[in-house]
Amino acid sequence: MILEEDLDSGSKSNSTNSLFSLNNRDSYSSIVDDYLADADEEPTALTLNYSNRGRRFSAVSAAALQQQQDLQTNDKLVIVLVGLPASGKSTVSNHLIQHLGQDPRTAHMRCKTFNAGQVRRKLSCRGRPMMLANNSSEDLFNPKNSQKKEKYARLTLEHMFAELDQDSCDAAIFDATNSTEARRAFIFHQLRVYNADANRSYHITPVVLQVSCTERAFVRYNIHNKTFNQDYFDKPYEFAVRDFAKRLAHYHSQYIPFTTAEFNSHVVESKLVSEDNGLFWFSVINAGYSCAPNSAALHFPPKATQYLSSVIDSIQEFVSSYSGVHAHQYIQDVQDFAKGKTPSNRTLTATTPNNSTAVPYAAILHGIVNEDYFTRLHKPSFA
Ligand SMILES: Nc1ncnc2c1ncn2[C@@H]1O[C@H](COP(=O)(O)OP(=O)(O)O)[C@@H](O)[C@H]1O
Ligand SMILES: O=P(O)(O)OC[C@H]1O[C@@](CO)(OP(=O)(O)O)[C@@H](O)[C@@H]1O
Repeated sequence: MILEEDLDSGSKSNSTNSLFSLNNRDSYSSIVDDYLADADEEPTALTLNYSNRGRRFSAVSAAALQQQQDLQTNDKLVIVLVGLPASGKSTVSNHLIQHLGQDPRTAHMRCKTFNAGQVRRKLSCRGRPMMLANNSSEDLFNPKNSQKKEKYARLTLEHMFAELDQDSCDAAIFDATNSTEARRAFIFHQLRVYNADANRSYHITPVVLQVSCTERAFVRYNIHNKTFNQDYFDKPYEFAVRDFAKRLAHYHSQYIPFTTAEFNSHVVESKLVSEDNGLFWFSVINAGYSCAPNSAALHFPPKATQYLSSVIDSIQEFVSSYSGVHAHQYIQDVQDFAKGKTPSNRTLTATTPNNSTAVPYAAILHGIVNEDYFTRLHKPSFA
């Protein structure tokens, strides 16, 4: 069993050195094995249809055969999610995995999600209730206490690189907010270090998938659903909403969205310090309902394979068809929720801490995540 303190010795690094002890897997494995040991209620690495997705060599079509041959190249992908909590990152990336699984060009890919929140829950809560923040040093989400949160993210990243290096997956999704430029610089640096290492068997191409949600009805609905995750299993609904709203405000105060300027600077840096790794960027805004100029960019590496081009094409199709495929049901759910309907496995109401009378969820939520909350969210001092 490892203790939280063990993490302190496990991730001494900054954006200029190499974080990952891939050459020293023993120390890494003990930590990861420990948190994977009791992962049943909330898997730390999500694999959809994994058992059906090994590299199948019974080709059913010329396209599939071509893909299998191309797989003999050493391409792997890391999809770096970027976005505020409750913007829909996990949901959209699960949809992406489904899409890749259904596209004949990419159906053979083994995709895995590496979620920093799940690692945090395993290591910091260890089955105990999460401490509510209340400005204490326990508040991981207050930027002044961000060190611990960074360690969970780095540990998750380390796990992800090890799994890629061991050929356990072809595309890894790094599911964290990755909401600061410093964090993203760190991830891209680690990718360059990996790719530049002659002992590595694979070449990893980075893809940024930025997911944002500005529509207030969507944000409220998403926050409502977040209050049913493991962080709040023992908390009254109102407490959970207040805590999550505070978390979101902390993130807002430091969030720097990914932009064309940042994209270009990583491309330039990659060319300067190592072989050009390529870089791709896609965005899903308000479940695909909104578009923004300069919210995507493609930079193919000079030696891009047909396989890489097919995967990028498939992701591009996924993003452009997102609202058509997924948004209808989502909007329906948001509207039902606003009218007081919730899925049948949940009650319509919550009991507030100071009052045993049942109150509709939407009423509690609207009382906290109100118009004033949204207005203050955009003021840096609010948290
Ligand atoms: N595109 C979407 N389609 C359907 N539901 C969504 C979508 N985006 C968000 N949600 C809802 O909001 C909740 C929070 O989204 P989630 O994907 O966990 O956000 P994040 O990973 O950014 O924290 C989900 O559980 C889901 O109920
Ligand atoms: O380290 P960053 O990039 O903030 O991302 C990880 C954090 O994102 C969150 C945001 O709420 O993920 P999750 O929604 O999966 O629970 C936190 O739980 C988690 O600790």
